Amino acid sequence: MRLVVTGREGQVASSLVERAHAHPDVEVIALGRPELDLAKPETIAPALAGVRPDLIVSAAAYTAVDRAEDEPELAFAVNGAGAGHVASAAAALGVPVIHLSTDYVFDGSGERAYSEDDEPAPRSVYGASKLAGEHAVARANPRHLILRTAWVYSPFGRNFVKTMLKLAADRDEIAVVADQWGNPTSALDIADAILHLAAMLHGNKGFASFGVYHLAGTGETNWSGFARHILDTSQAFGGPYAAVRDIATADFPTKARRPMNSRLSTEKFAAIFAWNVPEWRKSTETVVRRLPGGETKQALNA
Ligand SMILES: NC(=O)C1=CN([C@@H]2O[C@H](COP(=O)(O)OP(=O)(O)OC[C@H]3O[C@@H](n4cnc5c(N)ncnc54)[C@H](O)[C@@H]3O)[C@@H](O)[C@H]2O)C=CC1
Repeated sequence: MRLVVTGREGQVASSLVERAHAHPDVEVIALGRPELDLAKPETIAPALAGVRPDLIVSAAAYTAVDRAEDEPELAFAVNGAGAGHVASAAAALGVPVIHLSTDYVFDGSGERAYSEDDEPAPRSVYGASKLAGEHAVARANPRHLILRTAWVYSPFGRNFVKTMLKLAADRDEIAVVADQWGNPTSALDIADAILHLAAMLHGNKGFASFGVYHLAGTGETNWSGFARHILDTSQAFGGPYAAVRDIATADFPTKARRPMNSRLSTEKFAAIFAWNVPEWRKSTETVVRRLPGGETKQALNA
C-alpha cells in the first residue's frame, strides 16, 4: 500500500519514513513545501492526487506555539483550513485520512487524563487552530481518524529532548517547569501506531472505527521529570549531563498559555485497536541513546 504523509521534514513524517522500513508492503511518500503548501490551498489536491495514495497521513502543521499568538491568520490557514483541504482531497480520492491533533485543544484544568468525551476548550491560538482543523477534517471526510497526541520528541527535527541535551553541553544546571503534567510521546511510537492502523484500514471497506482518539506515551510525568530522565540516560551513555532545578510555570512566562494538565487517556485507542503505546521512559531511552552518536552531535554543533 502507498501511504502519503504531509510535513516532509517533520518529526512524525520522518519517523514514518524510517519505521516503514520494517513493513516491506508499505511505501511511504513524504510531501512538503513547495509542492504541497497548506497555506496555498491550490497546491494541496494536485500534490496528493499526483502520488495516488491508498491512505493519507496529515502530519504537517504550523507548530510554533508561541509565534502563533502573533500570526493567528497563518496558524488557522494552515492548521484549520489547510487540514480540511487535505481531508477533502483524501475524500475525493476515495481514501481515509489520519490527522494529527494535540492536547492543546483542552484547557488543562483538573488532574485526571482527558478522554475523547471531554469538551475541548483551547486557551491558545495554536490549540484553537488545531481544533478548527479537527472540525474541518471531520466535515470534509467521514473516513477520518483524528489522533490527538502530546509532548512529541524523536531523533528528528526540534524537540525537548534535543533542547535538553544541547543545554546540558553548556550548563551545569537547567531550570525546568515542574507543574505542567503530561505524557511524553516518541514520534517513532506514533509512526508504529499509524502503521498498525494502516494495516487495519487497508482493503477493509467495512472499517467502522473512524473518529477521534488519544494517542500518547504510557505513563505520566512533568517537564522537569522528563528532563531528569533524559539527562540521567544521557549521562549513563556518556553524553552531556546537567542537574535539573524545578521551577513553576509562573517563573517561565511564555507568549502562549500552555495546559497545566496535558494528560491524555489512551484507553479507547488501546481497546479499539488492540495496541499499547510503550512506556515513555523506555522510548525516551531509545531516542537519547541514538542521539550522542548522530543527531546530537549535529544539534550540539548547531
Ligand atoms: N510536536 C509536538 O509536541 C506535538 C505535535 N502535535 C501535532 O502532531 C503533528 C506532527 O507534529 P511534528 O511532526 O512534531 O511537527 P514538526 O513541527 O516536526 O513538523 C511539522 C511539519 O509541517 C511542515 N509545515 C509547516 N507549515 C506548512 C505548510 N504551510 N505547508 C506544508 N507543510 C508545512 C513543517 O515544515 C514541518 O516539516 C502536527 O499536526 C502537530 O500539530 C500534537 C501534539 C504535540
